[in-house]
Amino acid sequence: MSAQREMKEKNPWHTPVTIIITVIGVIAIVALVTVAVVQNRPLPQKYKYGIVLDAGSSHTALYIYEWPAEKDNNTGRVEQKHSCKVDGPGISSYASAPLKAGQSLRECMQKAEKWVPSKRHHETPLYLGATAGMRLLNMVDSVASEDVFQAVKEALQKFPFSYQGARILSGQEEGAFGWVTVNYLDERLKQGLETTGALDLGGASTQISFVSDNYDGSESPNNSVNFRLYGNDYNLYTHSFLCYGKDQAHRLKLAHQTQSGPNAVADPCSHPGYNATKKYSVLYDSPCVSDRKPQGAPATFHHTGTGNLQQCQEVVRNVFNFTDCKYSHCSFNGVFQPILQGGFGAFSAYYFVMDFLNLTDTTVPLEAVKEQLKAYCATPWDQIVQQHPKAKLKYLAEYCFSGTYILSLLTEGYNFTSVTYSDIKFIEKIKGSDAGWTLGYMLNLTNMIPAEAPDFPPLPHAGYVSIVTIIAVLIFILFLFSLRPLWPRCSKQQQIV
Ligand SMILES: Nc1ccn([C@@H]2O[C@H](COP(=O)(O)OP(=O)(O)OP(=O)(O)O)[C@@H](O)[C@H]2O)c(=O)n1
Repeated sequence: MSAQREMKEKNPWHTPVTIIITVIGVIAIVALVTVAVVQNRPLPQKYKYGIVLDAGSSHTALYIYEWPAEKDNNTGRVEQKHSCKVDGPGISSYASAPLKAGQSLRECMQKAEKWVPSKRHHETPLYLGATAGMRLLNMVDSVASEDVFQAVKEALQKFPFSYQGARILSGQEEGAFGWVTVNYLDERLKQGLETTGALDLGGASTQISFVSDNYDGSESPNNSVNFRLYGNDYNLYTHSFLCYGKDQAHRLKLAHQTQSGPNAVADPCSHPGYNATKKYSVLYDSPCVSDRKPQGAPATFHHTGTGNLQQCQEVVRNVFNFTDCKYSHCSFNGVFQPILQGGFGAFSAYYFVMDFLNLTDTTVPLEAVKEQLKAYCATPWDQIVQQHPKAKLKYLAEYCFSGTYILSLLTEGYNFTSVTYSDIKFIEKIKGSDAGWTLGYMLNLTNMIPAEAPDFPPLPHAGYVSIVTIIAVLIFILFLFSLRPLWPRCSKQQQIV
C-alpha cells in the first residue's frame, strides 16, 4: 500500500508543468476544431445581377442574369434568372412615334424592379442592345433611329438600375457574342474544349460563327474575331447577313415573285387555300427590297397558296446569289466562309420554326425531313388553322416558307450536307439560359470572362482547414511523445520495489 502511495506521489504526469501543457494542448485542439467548423458552416449565398434588353427587329426581350457575389475572381457561373417578352413590335417599328418605343419597355422593367432585390438595384448594370431592325432603320433614317434611342434612354433611366447605354450591335458583335454565350453555358471555354459553332436566325439578319482549323483570319479578315478567354486563344469566323433574317428573307422572296408587278401571286410556299390581299407599299417598305419595287405596280396584290415544297425550294433559292466568289470558299452573295467544322447550335427562329414543325431531331435523315415538310406545306390552310388554334396567324402563314428557307440556308447557303446536317442541334436554352447574344454581351462588358485562367488556391477552403487541424493534432501527439522521459515508469519498476 505504502509503495503504491509512493508511486502516485512520484508520478511525473502529475507535475504542474505537464498538467498545464496538457490543458493548453486540449484547448488548442478544441479552438482549432471550432475554427474549422465555424469557417465551414454554410453562409447565406449573396448574388449580383445584370439586365440586358435585346431590342430585335420583331420584338424586344429583357433578360436578368444572376451570379454569386463573392466569386470576384470571375469563377462564378452566370445564369439567366428571368426573362420578359415586351408586348408589341421591335423598337425600330416606332420610328414615327419614338416615345412609344420607350413606353413599350415599361412593363418588363417594372417586373425587373421586383425580381432584382432592391438593395442590389443601384449596382445592377442595365444594357440595351439593338440588332438588325435598328441597323436597317439607321440606314434609311438615322435621325429617326436617334430619336428612338433617345426615347428608350429616357425611359430606362427612370428605373433605379445602373444604366450603361443603348446602342446598335454590329452584325459581327451579334454573331460573336452568340458564340460566346453558347460556349460559356456549355462550359467549353473554361475547360478549353473544342468549341461549338453558333447559328442565329433573327427576323432581319442571320449569323454564322465558328472556329475552323482552316481559318486564321488572313483570308477575308473582316470575318475574323479574336478572343483570349481563360488562357486560350480563339480565332473565330463570323458573318452576319443583313436582310437574311426570316422576315426580311420572306420579303426578298415575295419581291422576287412580284417583280413584274402582277396583281396575283400563286405562292408554292403558302398552303393551298391560303388567300390574302397585300399592299405593295408595305411589302417594299424595307431597304432590303425597296430598290426592287416594280414600276407602275398596282396598290395591292392577291397572295394565294399552292403548297408545293419543290417549287417553294426553287423560289427560295432565288434569294441567294451563288455565282460570284472571289475567295477559296464562299457561302452565298460572294461572302467568304471556311470549311464547316465541329458541332453547331442553331437558335432563335431556327428553333421556333423547327420546333413548331417537329423537325428538331437532326438524327432524322435530311431526305425524311424534307418529306415531312413537303406533307406539311401541302396541307390545306383551313386544316392548318384548325390544328393550331392558339398559334399566331402571321407565324402560321409562314412556317412552310420558314422551314424551306431554313433548310435552304443551311444546305445550299452554308453548305451543310446530308451527313453534316446531324452536326446541328436546334436549341432554345442551355442549362436554363436562352441561347442568344445577350449573355455573351454582358459577360464581355462586365469583364466576367478573364483572358487568363483564374488562379485557384491549391486547396479548397474546407480542405485547407481540415489539413491544418489534422497537422495540429499530429504535432500535439508528437509533443506528448517528446515528453516521454516524464512518463510514469512502467510496472517492471513496481515489481522490483
Ligand atoms: N413562335 C415563334 C416566335 C418567333 N418566330 C419568328 O422568329 C423570328 C424572331 O426571332 P428573334 O431571334 O427574336 O429575332 P429578332 O431579334 O426580332 O430579329 P433580329 O435579331 O434580326 O433583329 C421572327 O421572324 C418571328 O416571326 C416564329 O416564327 N415563331
